[in-house]
This record gives sequence, C-alpha cells and structure tokens, in this order.
Amino acid sequence: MSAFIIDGKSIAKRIKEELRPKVLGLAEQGKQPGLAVVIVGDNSASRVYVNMKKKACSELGIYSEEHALPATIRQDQLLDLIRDLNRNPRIHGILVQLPLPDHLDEQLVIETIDPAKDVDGFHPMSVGKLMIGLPGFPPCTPAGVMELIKTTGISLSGKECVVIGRSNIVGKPQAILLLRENGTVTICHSKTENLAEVCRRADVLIAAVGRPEMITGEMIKPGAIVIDVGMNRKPDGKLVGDVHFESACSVAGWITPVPGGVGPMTIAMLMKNTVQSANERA
Ligand SMILES: Nc1nc(=O)c2c([nH]1)NC[C@@H]1CN(c3ccc(C(=O)N[C@@H](CCC(=O)O)C(=O)O)cc3)C=[N+]21
Repeated sequence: MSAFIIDGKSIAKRIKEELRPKVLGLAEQGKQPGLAVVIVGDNSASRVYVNMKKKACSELGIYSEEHALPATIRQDQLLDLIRDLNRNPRIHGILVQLPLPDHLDEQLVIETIDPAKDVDGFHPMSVGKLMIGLPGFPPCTPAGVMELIKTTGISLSGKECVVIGRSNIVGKPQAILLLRENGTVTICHSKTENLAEVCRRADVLIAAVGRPEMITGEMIKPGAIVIDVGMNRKPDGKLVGDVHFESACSVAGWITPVPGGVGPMTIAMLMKNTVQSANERA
C-alpha cells in the first residue's frame, strides 16, 4: 500500500487563484491590499521566505513593501517603524519575519503590531480570539494544515488528532483549530511518555517538532492522515520533514511531502489573511 500524496503546492495555487477575484473586486472599489514585510539582519533562510512572500503578493496584485533593517537596529527604532506601519493606510498586513536577533524583544515587537493588521496571527489578541472562537486572523501554518486536511474529504468530527509539538506558532494553535472541527485532540511534546503509542492512535497525525525524520512508519496508524510541518535542512542541503517519508508512505492513507506540502500553504494563507484584512478596512 502506498499513501495518497497531498499536493500542497497545487492546493496553495488553487487558494491563491480563489483570492484573485477578491483582489479584483477590491480594485473596483479603488482598494489594493498591502503587506509590509519587516526583515532584520541577514539570515539566508529568512531571505528566501521573504522573497517567496513578495513574489506571491506580486502574482496576486497585492502591494508589498519590504523593510530590510540591519541586525544592529535598536529596539525603539524597530518599534517606531511598526507604529508607522500601523498608521499607514496602504498597509493592511504587517509581518515581522522571525526569529529576530537576540537583543530584540520578540514578544514586545509582536504586541506593538495593530491586531487589525496582524496577518501572522501572533498577537496575544489574535491568539485569544482564536482560543474563544471569535473571528480574527488564524496563524498561517496551522490554517494551511486545516486546508490540506479538508482536501481529503474526511470529517475530523470525533477523530483522534495528535499534534506533536507545542510551539505558539504551530502546535498550540493547531490543536485549537482541530478542536474547533470537533477532533479529539492530544498534544505531544518532548516529555511525552510512549510517544510512538500515542501517535499510533492518531487518525490525523501532525508533526511539528523540528527533528528530521523522527516520525517513522511504525508510529503511524494504517490509513492515517499524516501532515508534516517539519522543515529541516540536512548537511547535504536536502530539505526533509519531521516524518520519515518512505516508511510513513507505506502505512499512511494520506501524507504531505516536504517540500511541496505545508510550506506553500503558509504563504497562501498569508495572502488570504492580507486580502481579508483589506476587505475589512472600509
Ligand atoms: N513572522 C513570520 N511569519 C512566518 O510565516 C514565518 C516566519 N516569521 N519565519 C520563518 C517561517 C518559515 N516560513 C515558511 C514559509 C514558506 C515555506 C515554503 O514555501 N517552503 C517550500 C520550500 C522552500 C525551500 O526550498 O526552502 C516548501 O515547503 O515547499 C517555508 C517556510 C514562514 N515563516
């Protein structure tokens, strides 16, 4: 048996195509969605991601501006920039590329972003809204994972959903989104006892640990949906997920590849949040 491969790249493309008429509709009202991307220092991975975000914007007719700041920028200068962007009517989404250099207080930076422009969904206000089910921007990666699961046509209601990883960016919000769809949700982490056993119960297994290929076929329930959020660069430059693809493929029912799975969805959902933000701005 071999799992059906969920093609994140083409699903992301479809979602971006669905945004196109919305962007055109806004244009008819004289509005153009705008995204500001702030990048501090020169991390080569961050550079690649920021370029992908800018490219996605230009393909959709979304205005984007990049603010590339030196690694030595002072905290108050960065906060001033964010406050300027908060007031800027061309800008509907503000994304500060993480991680930031150590001398900057990441939490304070995030809290300075106007929640109405928090298209990453990282502001405590956005997190709180997600938690209690109020409308707001869901974080892009977990929202993208939900779209991938949706394409299987399988209802999450009552299903065993296991999330491996408890980060604020993926694991925790992912669990809340699964719960919203009536999944029975378990969050595993580095202290979890009998990880393999818990994983084997999962009808839906989401790996977001950051350990290359640690989830192997023996940890997967036959027929399960396996979503790999991991992005690990091996010494030879090859990108691998948290799931050992080959062994997982022979057990799972559905699986996402890396690359070409969750990554492109993160960008598509960022575009979606940005268009929605512009739409909400009268
Ligand atoms: N404030 C903030 N928001 C983010 O959303 C954010 C961030 N900071 N910091 C870094 C992470 C990482 N991230 C990715 C987005 C797309 C791909 C992606 O499209 N990856 C391709 C492969 C790219 C490659 O080959 O390196 C794929 O999986 O197919 C990957 C990673 C967004 N991030």
